[in-house]
Amino acid sequence: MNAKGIPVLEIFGPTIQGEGMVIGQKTMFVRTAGCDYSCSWCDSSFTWDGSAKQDIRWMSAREIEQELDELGTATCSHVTISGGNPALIKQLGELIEVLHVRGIEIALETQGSRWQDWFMDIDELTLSPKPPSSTMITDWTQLDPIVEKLTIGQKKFSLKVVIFDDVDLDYARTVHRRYPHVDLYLQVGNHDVSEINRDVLQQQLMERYVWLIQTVMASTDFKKVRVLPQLHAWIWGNKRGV
Ligand SMILES: C[S@@+](CC[C@H](N)C(=O)[O-])C[C@H]1O[C@@H](n2cnc3c(N)ncnc32)[C@H](O)[C@@H]1O
Ligand SMILES: Nc1nc2[nH]cc(C(=O)O)c2c(=O)[nH]1
Ligand code: SF4
Ligand SMILES: [Mg+2]
Repeated sequence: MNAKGIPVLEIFGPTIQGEGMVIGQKTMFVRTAGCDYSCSWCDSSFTWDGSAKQDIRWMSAREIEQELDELGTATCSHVTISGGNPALIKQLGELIEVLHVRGIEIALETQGSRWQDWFMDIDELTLSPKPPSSTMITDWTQLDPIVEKLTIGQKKFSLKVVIFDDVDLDYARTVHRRYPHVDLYLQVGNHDVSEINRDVLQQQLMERYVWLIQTVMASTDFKKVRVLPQLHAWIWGNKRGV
């Protein structure tokens, strides 16, 4: 293993998985530092913009396991790894191994810009390619082989596209057309990641969710998709560690 270990910014939970294919799942989170993207609306920009640099802890798989034990492996058997982009970190393979030996299931969130061989060991992998509103450009030469390998390996994985506007929906159409066999989740974008009033945020998110539902229901391109909010943002607002 890399002598420096795994760069960790947050370990929290148990809480509910607020997004995507296992929404509602009781889980704990490990959030790694560092991202190869810089999405305009990133709700976890502290993982890559330098603002939490002093909080990064370089931890071994065993140290992370121990902290998860202190938090709740007695009451929770599921861990979600997010970031930043955890797919930048080769040494996460060891953590995945350590947790699996304990019978703990593992989900992972990544944008699909990089492959790691340990993707094949993830129980629920979410690929979240980024729409135009993020200002990021999808490198299909990276995403295509990732989807192909996961498909051939018969892994449980999904695509999740965050939607802010009609242009993002067009992008999601392209994704759906390119990978029609993969479960697609459309997720309401949170425009205001600095709003501190939960009720104000909830109202805005609800309006955007209604717009997204209505638009998708009327669309002939999205016959079999799931439309979801970020449940944790509804419940706790823009709060860290929930
Ligand atoms: C913070 S990212 C970390 C994992 C990885 N970098 C990625 O983007 O998939 C986790 C999830 O939050 C989503 N997300 C980030 N900012 C958001 C926002 N403002 N509104 C809705 N979803 C957001 C991302 O699209 C991704 O699906
Ligand atoms: N409860 C909860 N659910 C989540 N699903 C994805 C998250 C993330 O930031 O990756 C997240 C998060 O930060 N909290
Ligand atoms: S890829 Fe994920 S962590 Fe990176 S900037 Fe975009 S939303 Fe944030
Ligand atoms: Mg989040």
